[in-house]
Amino acid sequence: MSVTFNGKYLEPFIGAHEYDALQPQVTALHKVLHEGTGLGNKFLGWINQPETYDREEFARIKAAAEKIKKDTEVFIVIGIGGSYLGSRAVVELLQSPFYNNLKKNTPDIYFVGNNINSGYLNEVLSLCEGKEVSVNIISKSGTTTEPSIAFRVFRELLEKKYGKEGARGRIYATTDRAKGTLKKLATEEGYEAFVVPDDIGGRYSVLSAVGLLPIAVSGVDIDELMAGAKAAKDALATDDLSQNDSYKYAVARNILARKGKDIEILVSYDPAFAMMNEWWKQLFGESEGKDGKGLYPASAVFSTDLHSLGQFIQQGSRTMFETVVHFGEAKTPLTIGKLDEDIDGLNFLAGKTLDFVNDRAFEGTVLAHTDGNVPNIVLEVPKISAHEVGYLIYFFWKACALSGYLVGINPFDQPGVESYKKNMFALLGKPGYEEQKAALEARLGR
Ligand SMILES: O=P(O)(O)OC[C@H]1O[C@H](O)[C@H](O)[C@@H](O)[C@@H]1O
Repeated sequence: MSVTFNGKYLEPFIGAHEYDALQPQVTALHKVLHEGTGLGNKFLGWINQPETYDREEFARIKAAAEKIKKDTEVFIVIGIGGSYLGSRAVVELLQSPFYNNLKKNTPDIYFVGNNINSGYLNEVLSLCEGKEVSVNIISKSGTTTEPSIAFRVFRELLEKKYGKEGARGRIYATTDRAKGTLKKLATEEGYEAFVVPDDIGGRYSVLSAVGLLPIAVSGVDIDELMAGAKAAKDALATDDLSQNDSYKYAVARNILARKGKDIEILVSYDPAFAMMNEWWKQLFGESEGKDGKGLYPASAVFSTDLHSLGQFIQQGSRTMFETVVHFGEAKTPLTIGKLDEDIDGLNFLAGKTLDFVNDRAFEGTVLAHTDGNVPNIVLEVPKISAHEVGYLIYFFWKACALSGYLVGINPFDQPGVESYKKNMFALLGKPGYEEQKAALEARLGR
């Protein structure tokens, strides 16, 4: 097993019999999930995806990535939510958060269309000056405002730079197989198109073309990523809690929620994991947070945040627990040197690696936070590799699905996201929203 559930530090908070008590529910809900009889059952394509994914499209993704690596210096990835977080998370974790600054033979990658800030977009535009640019527009619906606006801007840039025909060969559209504005445009313009499968929702789409094209462009081995997910699919196909660590994680967080915890903080000791935190927040937040229920997904990177949030976690309101993703092996170890004169008093660490120190910080923190009544789940991941990350992604997917069913909600929809959108469209004066506009303007005192 690649990702293992370490429940050692949970023992003061959860007794073994509490897991056993939930086994019958897990067995029943596992059946519901695998037989597709539960809520949101139109969106279960991810369960078998690591095995059944479209090989022909996978080969096209690799070919497109190779072309982009050859003819592109700046690759612009346009998308928001599930159409952006996963690919950025995997690139930053497996390559580097400094990916664009590395000396490398792959293009720089900028993620846009994930906000509506003009400063951000202007800065990325200026980074494209004098560079060979290609664009991947990613939207399952094809109608999301943020990426649509950014695509307008970059399409214009490409058409000005390369002409209409030249731009066509540099635009890649990842969207619905058959419907939606973006699909229509891609067909009309002749952009190379990749598919977001009908039965896979945005937050479960990182291992489809949505994530795979940008990830492949960054030089990550996508075969290994898929092989890791496949290993997880096979290992996590059982309902037996003693054999399925993904379900055990789901159950532990469910028990803690029933004991009054409201917040789960996903913790890593690697800053390269920061965007994985963000990906995980969408996965669990959008899946579980509905009908007045769900754990609020928060995140922290230690030891950085021990110097900001650490005080609150140790002694503030006792509403949270932590889930630490602990990697066993560092990507590139670094050893601490010895000074002739021990001016900083750190010679006792000479010859030790930074990871040795980081691991003692981890152990010390887990024990301190546990003493402070913050339960700690630890997920052990042997190392940072494409295989392990593929496994981890699937591990979280599966845990999230079971978790949602345990909470009694539909883990695969997100109706609440529409509320702000409707208001925004009305306030922007979108045709058809006239009545709402008047009501909202009155509430805003205009
Ligand atoms: O891929 P898209 O259709 O553009 O959607 C992008 C994102 O925005 C929506 O508002 C949903 O809440 C997310 O689940 C989705 O991942």
